[in-house]
Amino acid sequence: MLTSSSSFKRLNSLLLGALGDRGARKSLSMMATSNEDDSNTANDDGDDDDDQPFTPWAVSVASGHTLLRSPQHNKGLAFTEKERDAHYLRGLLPPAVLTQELQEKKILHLLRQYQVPLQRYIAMMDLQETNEKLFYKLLIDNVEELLPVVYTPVVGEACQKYGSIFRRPQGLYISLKDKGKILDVLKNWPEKNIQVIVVTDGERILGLGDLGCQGMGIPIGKLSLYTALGGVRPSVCLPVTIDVGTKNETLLNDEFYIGLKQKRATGEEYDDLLAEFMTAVKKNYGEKVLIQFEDFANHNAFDLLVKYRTSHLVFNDDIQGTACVVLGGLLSALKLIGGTLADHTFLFLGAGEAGTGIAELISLEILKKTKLTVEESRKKIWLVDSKGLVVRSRKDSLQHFKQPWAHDHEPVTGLLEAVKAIKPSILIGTSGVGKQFTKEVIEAMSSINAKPLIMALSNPTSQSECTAEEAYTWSNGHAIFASGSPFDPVIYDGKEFVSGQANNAYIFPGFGLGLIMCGAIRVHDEFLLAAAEALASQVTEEDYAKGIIYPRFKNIRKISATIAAKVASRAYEFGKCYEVLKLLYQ
Ligand SMILES: NC(=O)C1=CN([C@@H]2O[C@H](COP(=O)(O)OP(=O)(O)OC[C@H]3O[C@@H](n4cnc5c(N)ncnc54)[C@H](OP(=O)(O)O)[C@@H]3O)[C@@H](O)[C@H]2O)C=CC1
Ligand SMILES: CC(=O)C(=O)O
Ligand SMILES: [Mg+2]
Repeated sequence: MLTSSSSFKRLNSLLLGALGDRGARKSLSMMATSNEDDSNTANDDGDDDDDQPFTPWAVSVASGHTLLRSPQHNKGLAFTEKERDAHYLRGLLPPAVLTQELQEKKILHLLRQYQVPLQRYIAMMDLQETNEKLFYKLLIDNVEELLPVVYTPVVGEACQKYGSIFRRPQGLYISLKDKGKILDVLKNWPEKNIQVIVVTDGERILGLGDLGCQGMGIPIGKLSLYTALGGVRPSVCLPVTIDVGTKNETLLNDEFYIGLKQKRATGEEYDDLLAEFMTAVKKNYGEKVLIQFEDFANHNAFDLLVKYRTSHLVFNDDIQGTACVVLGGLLSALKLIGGTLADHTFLFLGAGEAGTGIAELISLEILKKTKLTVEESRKKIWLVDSKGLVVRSRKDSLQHFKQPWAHDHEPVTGLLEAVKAIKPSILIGTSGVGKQFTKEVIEAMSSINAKPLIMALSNPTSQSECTAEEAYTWSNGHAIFASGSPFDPVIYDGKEFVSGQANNAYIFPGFGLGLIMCGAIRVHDEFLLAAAEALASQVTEEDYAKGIIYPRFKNIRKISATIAAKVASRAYEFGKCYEVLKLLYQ
C-alpha cells in the first residue's frame, strides 16, 4: 500500500501519464482529499488546485478531452450542461445538447444511407470505439436490422478484408511471439475483472476458411452480442485471437495482412501455446471465467473441448451452441411437422463440428425422452461428408467424431442419392458450402414429406445451402425453413413466408449469462438441453401460425434472460457451481 508523500507523487505522475491531459489533471486535483504536503507535484502549470495532494484510494474519472476519447464514458453531444461543467467539457463540444435518442436517430439515418454493407460495419465499429453506450443502445433498439451488420453475414466480409479496413486495434492478440509471456500479455489488457472470453485461432471463420489473425472480427462480434443480446457488461468481455500463422496463401501474400506471416503451427507447438493460454487465463481471472471457443477448425476444436472441459469453464459455440439452437428449433418444429423427435429421420450435409455436435444433442434428447438405446437413437441420424454418406464400411478412415454415425448402409456418394436412400424428414446443412440444397434435393424432400423441415445453417449468406426463396419455391410453399444467416420474408403464390434464423446467437449470450450468473465452473451437457428447451418454450402460437420455429429476434433479451435462468437453475441441480461444490466438499 502507498503511504508516503513520495508514493503519492509517484501515483500522481503515473495517473497523469495514463490520462495525459490537462482535464485529467484537473479532475484528479478535484478528487484530492489528503492534507499531505505535495508542493513538488508534477503539476506545474500554476493552477491553484494543481498544488493539492492526492489520496491513493481516490478513483480516477477521466474528464475533458480524455473523457471524450473514452468509449466507455463518452456520451457525445448528450452530455448535459451540468455534465459539461463538471467534467471540463466546455468548448470541447459544440453548444447543442442532443439526447441519446436523437443521436441514435441520426446514426441510424446515416447507416441506412450506406449502400455497401461493409461501410455499415465500419461505421458501427467506429461507434463502438467512440461511444460504447450509444453503440449498444442502437444495436439493442434495432437488433433485427443491425445484427446482420455486426454479425453474420457482414462480419464475414469484414474478416476477409480486416487488414485493409483496420483502423484501431480491438481485442487482444496473442501470437507465437508471445510464447512464455502470455500471462504478461493478459495483464496488458486494461480491464482486470473478466468474466467471458471468446477466443479463436482463425482457422475456420464461418464457412470462409482460414482467415488467420483477421478472424478477430468474430470474437469482437460475438462479445458485442453478449452485451447487446445477453446484457453482460462490455468491460467484463475479452475478445482474443491466437495467431499461430495461417495456411491462407492470399493473406500471406497480402502486404496489409495484420497477422504473423508464417505457415500455421500445428502439433506440439500449437498445443503448447494453447495450454499456456488456458493456464494463464485461469491464473489471471480465476476458475469462473467462461472461455468460449469459436471458429477453430474441427481437428483442434473437439480435442480442445475434451482436454479442457474438466479443468476450465469452456464452451465450444460451434459444436455446443449450434447444437442447442438446432435442438431448440426442432423441439418447436414438432408442433408443425408432428411426431416426437424419435419419430423423425435426420440427414445432415456436413459431418464436422456443427453437424456432429447437433447429432449428439439430438441423440441425447431422444435418449432422455424414450427407452431407446444409444445405438438405436443414433440410427435415426445420418450424415453426409465430402466423400458421401458416412457408413460403417468407411469407419476406419473416419475422424473420431464421425464414427458414432457410421451406420450399416451401402456407400452413397451425392446428397440427392442420400436423400433418396435415407428418406429423411429433416435435412440440415452444415457443410460450409453454398448452393448444395439444389432444386432436385428440395423436390425430393418434398416428395417424401408433406412438410419437409429444411435448415441451411452454413454462414455467411454466400455459403448457405439454399436461400429462403429457393426452399419455399422448390417445395411449392410446403417447407419449414430456417437458416444460419438471415433472409428477408418471401412472397410465394401470394403468401408471405417468414423464415427463422437458426443461429447460435440465440443461445450463447443467454447460456453464458446463466453460467457466469450462477458461478458455474464446468459446463455439463444437461445445461445444453436446458438452453434448447428454454429457447423452444419462447416460440408463440402466433409464430407457429406463420410457420416460424424460432421466437422473434426482437425479443432476444427476454429470450436470453429465460435461457440464462434455466441454465443457472440446471447448474445448481447438477452441482456444477462453485458455491455448491464448496458446500459439498467443505
Ligand atoms: N448457424 C449457426 O449457428 C452455425 C453455422 N455454422 C456453419 O456451419 C458450417 C460448417 O461449420 P463446421 O461444422 O464447424 O465445419 P467443419 O469444417 O467442421 O465441417 C464441415 C463439414 O462439411 C463437409 N463438407 C464440406 N464440403 C462438402 C461437400 N461439398 N459436400 C458434402 N459435405 C461437405 C466436410 O466434409 P469432410 O469432413 O469430408 O471434410 C465436413 O464434414 C460453416 O459454414 C459455419 O459457418 C457453424 C456453427 C454455427
Ligand atoms: C454462427 C457461427 O458460430 C458460425 O457460423 O461459425
Ligand atoms: Mg462460429
